[in-house]
This record gives sequence, C-alpha cells and structure tokens, in this order.
Amino acid sequence: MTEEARLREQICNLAKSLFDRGLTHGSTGNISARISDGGLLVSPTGTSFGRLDPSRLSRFDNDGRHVEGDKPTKEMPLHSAFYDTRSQAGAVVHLHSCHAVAWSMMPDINEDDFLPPLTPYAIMQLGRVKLLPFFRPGDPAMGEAVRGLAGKRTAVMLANHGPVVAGKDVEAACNAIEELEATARLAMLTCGCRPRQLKAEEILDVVTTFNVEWEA
Ligand SMILES: O=C(CO)COP(=O)(O)O
Ligand SMILES: [Zn+2]
Repeated sequence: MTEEARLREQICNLAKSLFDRGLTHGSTGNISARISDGGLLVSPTGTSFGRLDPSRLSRFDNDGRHVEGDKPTKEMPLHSAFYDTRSQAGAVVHLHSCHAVAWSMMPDINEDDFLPPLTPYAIMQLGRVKLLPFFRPGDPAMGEAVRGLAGKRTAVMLANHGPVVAGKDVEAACNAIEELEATARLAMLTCGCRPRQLKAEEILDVVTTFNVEWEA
C-alpha cells in the first residue's frame, strides 16, 4: 500500500471512530491531512464521518488546486488558514461535538481561554483554545479569523458551531479534539459546583515539562 493509500484509510477510519462515538453526527464535521508532496486530502462536502470513502476524498495539489475526488468541504478556507499559518500542521479536524458547543453558549466564557484548567491533558494537547464568534457555516471570514491568530493557536472554538483543531498528523489532531470535547464535558458537568481547578503553578509545571505552546 502506498503512503497516500494508507493516509486515505486512516482519515476514513478515524472519522468513523469519531462518528461511532457520537463526537459528530449526521453530515457534520470535516477533516483534512497533508500528503508528503505538499498536497491535501480533504473530506467531501455533505458526507457523513461514518461513511467516508477513501477513493472519493477530495485531493488538492501543492498549489491549492482541486485535482481529484468529490467537491471538498465548504470549510476549506478554515482548513487552509491553519496549514498556511502553522507550518507544522499535518492535519485539521472540525466536529460538531455536543459539550463543546454547549460550553460555547454559556455566558461569560473567556474568549482567550475557552476551557477552564481542569485537566493536564487539555493543556498538553491544546494549549489555550481561542473562542471565535459565530460565523455562518462556510463563511470565509472564519479562515480570516484564524489567520489573524498568526499561527499561535492549535485549537479554536467556533461559537454555537464546533471546535477546529490542527495537529502534526491525523491521529494527533483527533486525539486533541477528543480532549477538547472531554474537557468541555467536564466543564458542563461541574459548572455551578465550584470544581477544583488546576493552580497556576500546576499549569506552569505542565506547560514547561511538556513544552506546551501557552500563548497569552
Ligand atoms: O461541519 C460542516 C460545516 O461547518 C460540514 O460542512 P461540509 O459538509 O461542507 O464539510
Ligand atoms: Zn461545522
């Protein structure tokens, strides 16, 4: 099997795993990954994460031209913004995961630090998550908003819509977006109960030990 064929299989298998566990539903969400020649493989628009077909993924060449496969996700400007601003990004995943969306609707959320510091893995895998305002799905302005972050964030939350996370490869991006959803779930479960949060020195210890990008 070629490297690209393996990547196609991996994208579809991980998307199905996310779908089967209810992390996104219906035809929501999109996923993309860099190929070693500089091109991209992208989920087609209107498809279900549960039923992606490796042979029908949209393929872009190194110059950003759609060269093969079905019509790509309408969120292409969002995906491109991560690849263009984060040279280390090898994959981008977007979900409509329930608890993250619910948390984005709560009053008084810190836009610069969407998730409360509840667990070390959220800090290690996501750094600080930026909450972006509501945009219509497919609005290229979302891509502009991500470009405005100048590559300093690996994860953003689209208010009333869903998270978007970049990672060094498909597995890392999927692990990180699962962590975002799990942490939002903890935040929703414990909100109003004054949960113990990580202390500043505990966060600093995690950030320095695991070399986390921890942008203010
Ligand atoms: O989640 C989605 C839009 O935000 C799904 O759109 P696509 O089907 O075009 O990927
Ligand atoms: Zn969406």
